[in-house]
Amino acid sequence: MQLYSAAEMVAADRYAIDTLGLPGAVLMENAGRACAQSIEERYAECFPGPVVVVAGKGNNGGDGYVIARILADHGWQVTTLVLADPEKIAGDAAVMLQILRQCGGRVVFISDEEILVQRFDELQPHLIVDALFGTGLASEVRGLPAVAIALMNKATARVIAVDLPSGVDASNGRICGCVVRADVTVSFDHPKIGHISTPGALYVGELEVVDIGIPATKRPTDLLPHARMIDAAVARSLVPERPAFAHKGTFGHLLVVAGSPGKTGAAALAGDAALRSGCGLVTVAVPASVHDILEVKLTEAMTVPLADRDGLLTMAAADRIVELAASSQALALGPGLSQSDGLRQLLRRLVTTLNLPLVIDADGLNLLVGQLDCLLERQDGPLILTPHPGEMARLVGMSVAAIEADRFDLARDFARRHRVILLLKGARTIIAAPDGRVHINTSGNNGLSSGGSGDVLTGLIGGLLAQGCDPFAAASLAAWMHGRAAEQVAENRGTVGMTAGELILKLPLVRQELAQP
Ligand SMILES: NC(=O)C1=CN([C@@H]2O[C@H](COP(=O)(O)OP(=O)(O)OC[C@H]3O[C@@H](n4cnc5c(N)ncnc54)[C@H](O)[C@@H]3O)[C@@H](O)[C@H]2O)[C@H](O)CC1
Ligand SMILES: [K+]
Repeated sequence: MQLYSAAEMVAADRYAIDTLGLPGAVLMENAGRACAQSIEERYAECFPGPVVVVAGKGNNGGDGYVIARILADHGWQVTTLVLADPEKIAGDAAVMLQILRQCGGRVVFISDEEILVQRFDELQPHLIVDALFGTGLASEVRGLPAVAIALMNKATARVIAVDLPSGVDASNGRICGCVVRADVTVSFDHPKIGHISTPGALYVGELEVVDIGIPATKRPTDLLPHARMIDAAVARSLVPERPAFAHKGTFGHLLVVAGSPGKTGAAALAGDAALRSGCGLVTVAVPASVHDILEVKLTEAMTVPLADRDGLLTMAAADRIVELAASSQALALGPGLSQSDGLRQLLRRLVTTLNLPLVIDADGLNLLVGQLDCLLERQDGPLILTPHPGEMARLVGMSVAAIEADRFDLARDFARRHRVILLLKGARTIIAAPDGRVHINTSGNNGLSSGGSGDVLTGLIGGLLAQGCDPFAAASLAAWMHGRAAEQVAENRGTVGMTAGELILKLPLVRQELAQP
C-alpha cells in the first residue's frame, strides 16, 4: 500500500486537475460526499445532531462545506464555524462555501477566541467534523486554530477528521504543536505517511480511505510516492525464492558475532532466529570465555571461540572473524557484545573492511556512537542498522523524545546521509533506504517490548540476508515477520509475558503463511 506525502498528494491532485482536466470542485464534492456518507453510516444514532463543522480557510475547509451541505440536506442540524476571514477563502473552497450559504446552511465566521468558546458551549455538538487543516498544514498551530483543536478534544462529541486530524503533518506524522484526537479519519485517494507513522497515527482513530475520482492508472512515475506500508501483501512480495532441490549451502551461511558474560542469551537467540528464518548454516562466533556456554545452548548452529579479554572481544579476534566471513554470505554483529575500546576498534575494522552484507544491532550500535564516519569509509556491501529509539538517540545525539517526535524524517535522512539501511524500531517500525525509499511496518504488538526480541530480529534479518534477500527487502520482511510472529503468539495467550524464544518458534509458521496465495 503506497503512502503519500503532502507534496505527492498535491502533485496527484494537480495531475488530475491540470493534466486530466478533472475540475477541483468535482474532487472536493466527491471528497465531501464520501465523508458525509461515512458519517451517516457510522453515527446514525446521533441523528439529527447537533453537528458542528470546524472549517479552516483552505480546501480542507472546502470539504467541510460540502459535508455540511449534504448532512443538512438530509435533515441533520449542522452549524459551520469558519475560522477564517471570508475574504481570504478562495478557489474551490469559496465555491463550496457560497453553495452552502445558498442552500441556507448555518455559517458563522469566527475571528475571536472568546466567541469560539461561547459558540461551542451553546451548540453542545454530538458530532464534530474537523475540517480545519489537511495536507496544507505547514507550521506550528497557534492562536484561534489551536483553541479550536483544544475545544474539539475537550468536547464529549465524536470527532470525524477530514483527510487528517488537524495538527498532523501528512508528510511524516509529526505533530505541529497540537492535534485533534479523532474517532474516525476519512482520507482521500491514498493513505498519507502521517496516518501510518507515529506519532500522527496515534490520533487518526479508525482510518477510512475513499476514492474521490483521481484516476489510479497512468499516474506519471515521477509522481509516485516513495513510502509504502508493509502489509501481508507487500511482505509476501519480498520473500526470497526457495529452489526445491537444495543443499544446506543453498540457503546461505550466516556468521553471528555476539555475546559476552551474562549476555550469552543474545547470541543464542540471534543464532536460533537465523536458523528459523530459513538460513542454511549459522555460525555463532563468541568470546572464548563464554564459548563453552554457547556450545551447550546451541545445537543446530555451529560455534567458534574468539580472542577476548575478560569475556570482551579484542582486536586479536579480527583476523579470525575476517576468515569466517570469507565463507559466509552475511554477518550479524552486536547482540550482547558489551562495550570497550577494543570492541570499538574491532567494529570500525569490520565495518570498513568487510564488504559482505552486514546487520549491526544492540551493542554494535552503541560501539558506533562517536564514529559514524566509519560508515562512509565502508568500501562496499550493504549495511543495515537496527536501533531502537534509545540507541538512535545515542547515535545522533538527540533525546528519545525528539527521536519519537520526528521518526520518519530522521530515519529517512539518516539512511541517505550515511548510505545505510536504517530500521528504526517502534510501534510502527520504519525501514529507510539510502535512495529515499521508506517502508513503515504495521504488524506486531507490545509483546515485542521484552528482552531478547531485538536479538531475534537481528538474527532474522541476518538469516534473510544470507539467503540472498535484497537488504531493504530483508529488513522490511523481517520487521513484518517479527511483528506477525508476535501476533500469532498473542492469538493464543495475549501479549503479557511474551518471550523472545516464543517468537522464534513462530517464524516458520509466519513464513508458511506468506507462502500461501
Ligand atoms: N486530492 C485530494 O486529496 C483532495 C484534497 N482536498 C482537500 O484539500 C486539503 C488541502 O487543502 P489546502 O488548501 O492545501 O490546505 P489545508 O486546507 O489543509 O490548510 C488550510 C490552510 O491553512 C493555512 N495554514 C497552514 N498551516 C497553518 C498553520 N500552522 N496555522 C494557520 N494556518 C495554516 C494554509 O495556508 C492552508 O491554505 C486536503 O487535506 C483535502 O481535505 C480537496 O478537497 C479535494 C482533493
Ligand atoms: K482535518
